[in-house]
Amino acid sequence: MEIKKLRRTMLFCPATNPTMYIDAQMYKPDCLLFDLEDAVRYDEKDLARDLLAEALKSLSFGDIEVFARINPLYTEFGEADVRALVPAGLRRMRLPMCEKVEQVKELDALLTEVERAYGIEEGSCKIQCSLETPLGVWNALDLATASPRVISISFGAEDYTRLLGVDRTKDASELQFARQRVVNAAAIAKVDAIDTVWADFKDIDGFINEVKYARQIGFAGKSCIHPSQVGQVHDVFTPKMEDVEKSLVIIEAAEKAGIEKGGVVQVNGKMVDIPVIDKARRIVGLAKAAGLIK
Ligand SMILES: CC(C)(COP(=O)(O)OP(=O)(O)OC[C@H]1O[C@@H](n2cnc3c(N)ncnc32)[C@H](O)[C@@H]1OP(=O)(O)O)[C@@H](O)C(=O)NCCC(=O)NCCSC(=O)C[C@@](O)(CC(=O)O)C(=O)O
Ligand SMILES: [Mg+2]
Repeated sequence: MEIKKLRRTMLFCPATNPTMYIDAQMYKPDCLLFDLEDAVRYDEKDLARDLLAEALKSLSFGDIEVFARINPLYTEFGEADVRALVPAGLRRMRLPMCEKVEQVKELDALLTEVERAYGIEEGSCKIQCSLETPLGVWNALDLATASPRVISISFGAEDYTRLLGVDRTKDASELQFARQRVVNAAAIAKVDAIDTVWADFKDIDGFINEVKYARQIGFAGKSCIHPSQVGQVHDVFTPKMEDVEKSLVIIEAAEKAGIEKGGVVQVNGKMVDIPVIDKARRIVGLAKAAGLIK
């Protein structure tokens, strides 16, 4: 199975801080996520947008997939963000506080207009819906399938717990429903699900527990707020060599037995059938995308 793009890490960088976001490339996240929304003061929104537009025009980010978290279109800044950043080169945007299909369609239509005006390939600008309200989480599947531009959905626990009127706790039981709804919707829509940020970046054990849990239940990656989190997330989301080797053995055995389309064999005392073969292929695909094997 070919994994086209790893999104294990999305490192948030406030777009008002050029030094920080030039340096951010050194930490080699899979994705950089320049923030124009909550990390930017209200009176610096225009400045942040201008700085980011200049950076997009003048800097190269190599293999890193560049996203911007624009302001919602219902604010006075959202449309201006799109109109300035797409011509400057932005092709990926996170839409915060995303709750209704109409909001995705509104952004879709604006992107089409801007793409046409600037001769940019139609449909090349992609959307990540940020589900961080009870309604957004509830509508996860509708949002994930609202437009062919949607490539990913992300979960935002800080706003979600604020709106639920609860504390965000380390055992995270208050997030269980939302997380499972988000990963289930992403699996149906065949898009990536990205888990929420962990603000207490000095609590490494707590963070790693949460990252392991996110991977276990089906997230493809995690939003990060501090560079120290990038390597920690990559460690968890990159398959272990031992698992890659086991997967290669399974694939080889399946090919030898001719059971890729049905049938069953045993490998090292365990049953191997189509779901097991598919899972093995996914692990090998992830290992290849991460450069672990050729
Ligand atoms: C927390 C802090 C101020 C700490 O900085 P400090 O500088 O005090 O930390 P230090 O440890 O001293 O940094 C050591 C060195 O790393 C550099 N450095 C630090 N962070 C870096 C970085 N991110 N990128 C590149 N470089 C970085 C720094 O410049 C220094 O470089 P140098 O001086 O050269 O040594 C900083 O990290 C930061 O601003 N983070 C991003 C915050 C942000 O974007 N929040 C919004 C997104 S969440 C949200 O909105 C909730 C959500 O919406 C989420 C959702 O929906 O998903 C929801 O509802 O849940
Ligand atoms: Mg938020």
